[in-house]
Amino acid sequence: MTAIETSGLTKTYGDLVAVDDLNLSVEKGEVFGFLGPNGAGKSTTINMLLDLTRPSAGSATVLGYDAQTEADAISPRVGVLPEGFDIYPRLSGRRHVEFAIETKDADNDPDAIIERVGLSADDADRPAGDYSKGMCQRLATGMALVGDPDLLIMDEPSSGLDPHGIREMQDLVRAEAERGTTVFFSSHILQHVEAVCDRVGVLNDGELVAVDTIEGLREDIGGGATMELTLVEAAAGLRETAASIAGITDVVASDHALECTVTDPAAKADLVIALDDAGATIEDVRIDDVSLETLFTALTNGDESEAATETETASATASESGVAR
Ligand SMILES: Nc1ncnc2c1ncn2[C@@H]1O[C@H](COP(=O)(O)OP(=O)(O)OP(=O)(O)O)[C@@H](O)[C@H]1O
Repeated sequence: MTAIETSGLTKTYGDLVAVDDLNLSVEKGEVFGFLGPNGAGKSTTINMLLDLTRPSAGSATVLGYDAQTEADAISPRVGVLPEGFDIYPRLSGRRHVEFAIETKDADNDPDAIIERVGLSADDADRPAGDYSKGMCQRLATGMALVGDPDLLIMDEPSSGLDPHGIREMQDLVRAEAERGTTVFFSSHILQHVEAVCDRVGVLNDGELVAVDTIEGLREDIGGGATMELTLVEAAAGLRETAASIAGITDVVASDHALECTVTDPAAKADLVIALDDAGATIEDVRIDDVSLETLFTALTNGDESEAATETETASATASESGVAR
């Protein structure tokens, strides 16, 4: 069963097409990254899945239910980490979690949830109005986990988190996926998505421009990787050996270094084996994949320098459709 399925899902605001004919399929148990630059239409899509915004055209199912006509059947089974979570400043963190438990008629232990999202028992007793941004994000994550949802929808989950918090968030997403939860994870930060997602969909100007694994996207944009090998021997004598391997292109030999462009990931091991068979002694190997900034830029026609100035970066994955050109 698919956890999320959209068919021609479209949202317009006047002349602006925020989401344009979106056909997306997310499998049950998958961690799916939904990527795109600011204004791409990610939140609008999520809002339509949650029936917070009505589509202008098309339809969506969530956990097998129609997102608009059967929203009541969906909400108890979905945990949502919204973008810009509003707290009740005077209520403690624990009370927020208790409130979520009561609302969902769930039987979770609030303290276990609080511990799971990395808030201390003391913090849980403080008014949430005194929380830092990252603490608010942890609290919101805890509230999303209430009821052990089948689908976790997270809009920019790393927002406000420090590097330690980001790692904890990634561990939590993986643990949820192992439990069988489908995670739909929106972000414009490629690195975070790459760390946890099975596949990614990339949205640009409301259109889905790619669905694949990040590795698949790298291959599709033809970027390949660069592999640099340092040899004991002079590299020139081994250039032909390297160039003869399928999936290796553009071999440059200088002194004791061979620099090769790798278009097929399997060629990396083939290259090492072939050089070894040819009697070469490899001292060091360095592999540079296509940077995530380059990937994101290629997919969204963005400005690479702009992408690189993001504190972190974005990424994308997905299935059979690959990169749409
Ligand atoms: N209520 C609204 N009225 C008019 N335009 C809207 C409304 N909501 C969203 N939009 C527009 O729809 C487009 C998509 O916005 P959306 O918030 O979905 O993008 P996003 O990908 O989530 O961006 P971000 O990464 O910045 O959160 C934007 O151009 C936005 O200005």
